[in-house]
Amino acid sequence: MNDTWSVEEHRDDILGAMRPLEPIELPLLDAAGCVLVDDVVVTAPLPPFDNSSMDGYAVRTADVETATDEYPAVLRVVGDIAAGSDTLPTVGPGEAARIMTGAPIPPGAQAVVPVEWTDGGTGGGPATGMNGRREHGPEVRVHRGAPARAFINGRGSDAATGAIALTAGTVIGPPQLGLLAALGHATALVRPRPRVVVLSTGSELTAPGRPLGPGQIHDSNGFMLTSAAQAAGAVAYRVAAVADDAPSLRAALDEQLVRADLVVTSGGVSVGAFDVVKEALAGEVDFRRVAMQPGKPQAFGLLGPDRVPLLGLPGNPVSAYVSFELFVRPALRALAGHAPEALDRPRVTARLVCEAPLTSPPGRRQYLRGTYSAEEGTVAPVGGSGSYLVASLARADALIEIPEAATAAEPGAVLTVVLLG
Ligand SMILES: Nc1nc2c(c(=O)[nH]1)N[C@H]1C(S)=C(S)[C@@H](COP(=O)(O)OP(=O)(O)OC[C@H]3O[C@@H](n4cnc5c(N)ncnc54)[C@H](O)[C@@H]3O)O[C@H]1N2
Ligand code: MOO
Repeated sequence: MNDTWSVEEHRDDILGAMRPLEPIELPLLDAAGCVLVDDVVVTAPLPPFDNSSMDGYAVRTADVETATDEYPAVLRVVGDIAAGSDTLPTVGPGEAARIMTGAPIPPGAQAVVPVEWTDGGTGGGPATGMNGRREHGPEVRVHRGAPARAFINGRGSDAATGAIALTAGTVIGPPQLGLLAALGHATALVRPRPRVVVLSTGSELTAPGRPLGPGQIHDSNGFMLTSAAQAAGAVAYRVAAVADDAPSLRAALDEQLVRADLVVTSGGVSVGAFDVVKEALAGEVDFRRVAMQPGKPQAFGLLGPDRVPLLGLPGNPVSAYVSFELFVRPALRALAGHAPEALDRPRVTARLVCEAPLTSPPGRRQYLRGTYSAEEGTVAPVGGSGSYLVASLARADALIEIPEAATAAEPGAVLTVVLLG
C-alpha cells in the first residue's frame, strides 16, 4: 500500500478514467433511462393538425356570438367528426359539425363549443354529453358563444417545426419517451447502459439457498452490488463467488472481461495472507488506502487489452456498499453519459439526533448509516459503526458524514448526509 488518498482524490482518479460509452441507436423502450446523445429537433409540428379539445360542435364564431339560454343559436348539423376522421364536412354559415376530442377541425369552422353549452341536438335543455351516432337531430341549439380558436388545440402549439424538443444530455424518462413517440421516433440515439460484472471473492462464501458449512457465510455482497448496479442504471451480471485462489480469480476475470464495461469485485483487497484480488492483479491494479471508514482498502485499475475499469471494493458488506455508492455509482453514471453534476448521490445537511456523541476515527471520514427526515431536517444513526453490520445497513436510507478532522459528533451537530434514495 502506498500513501493515503482522500475520498475525493480516489473518486476523481476513477472518474478521470471513465469515458462515456459509444452511442447506440435503441428502440424507444430500451432507451428508457438512458442519456440522449444529440438534440432532438422537431421536424413535423405537434399537434400535427388543429384539433378539438372538447366533445362538442365546430362552429363559425359569428353564428354563435349572441347565443344565450333564452335565445340559442340554431345551427344545421352537417356531419360527425371522430378522432381519426379523414373526410371532413365544410361548415358554412348557419352550420355546425359534431366533433369529438382530438378530431380535426373542419374547414369553415373557427371554434368549438362544448356539448354542455348546447342541447346536444335533442331539442331539449342543456346536454350533459353526446348522444349516439344516429340519435341526434338535424339541428343543434347553442346556448353560449365562443371566441375564435376556442377549444382548438392548434397545429404546432405544443412543439413547432424547428424547435428543440429535447436537448442532448437529457435522461429519457417516461415523459421524454412519450414525446419522442409523439414526434414519431421509433428509436433514440443514446449512450447504452454500462455492462457491469460483479464478482465476489472469498473461500468462505457460499450461495444463498445453500446450507452453511463450518466457517462459511452466504455471499451477500454479490447480490447487493449487482442490485445496486442495476439501480444505478447498469446491466449487471453477478458471477458466482470465486475462492481465494489467484489463478482462479484471474481466469474468472479474463473470461468475464468480454462482456464488461466495468468490473466490480468485493473482498481480498486488504493486507491478509489470502487477499486474492491483490495477489491476482498486483502490478496491473493500484491498491490504496482511502481516508474513510468503512471502505479504507480500495483497488482501482484498467484491465486487459480493452482497459476495462476494475474497482476492487473491500469485502465487509457495509464497506462494499458504501464504496459502491461513493465510487462505483458515479463511475457507472459517467460511462452512461450523465453530466458531472449528476454523478453523485444527493447531499444535504441535517441535524444529528442521538443520545450520546458519535465517535469517529481520527484522520478518516466516517460514513455512518442513518435515517433521514426531510420534514424535521434531522438524521439519526442506525446501528453501530462496524463494517459487518448488514442488518442495520438494511434499515438505513442515508449515510452520515463525520469529517476526517473530527473524532466525535455531538447530538445536535449539523452534518452532511448522503441520501441513498
Ligand atoms: N490487519 C489488518 N486487517 C484488516 C485491515 C487492516 O488495515 N489491517 N483492514 C480491515 C478493513 S478496514 C476491511 S474493510 C477489511 C477488508 O478486507 P478485504 O477486502 O480483504 O475483505 P475480506 O478479508 O475478503 O473480507 C472481509 C470480511 O467481509 C466478509 N465478506 C467478504 N466477501 C463477502 C461477501 N461477498 N458477502 C458477504 N461477506 C463477505 C468476509 O467474510 C470478511 O468477514 O479488512 C480488514 N482487515
Ligand atoms: O475500512 Mo473497513 O472498510 O472499515 O471495514
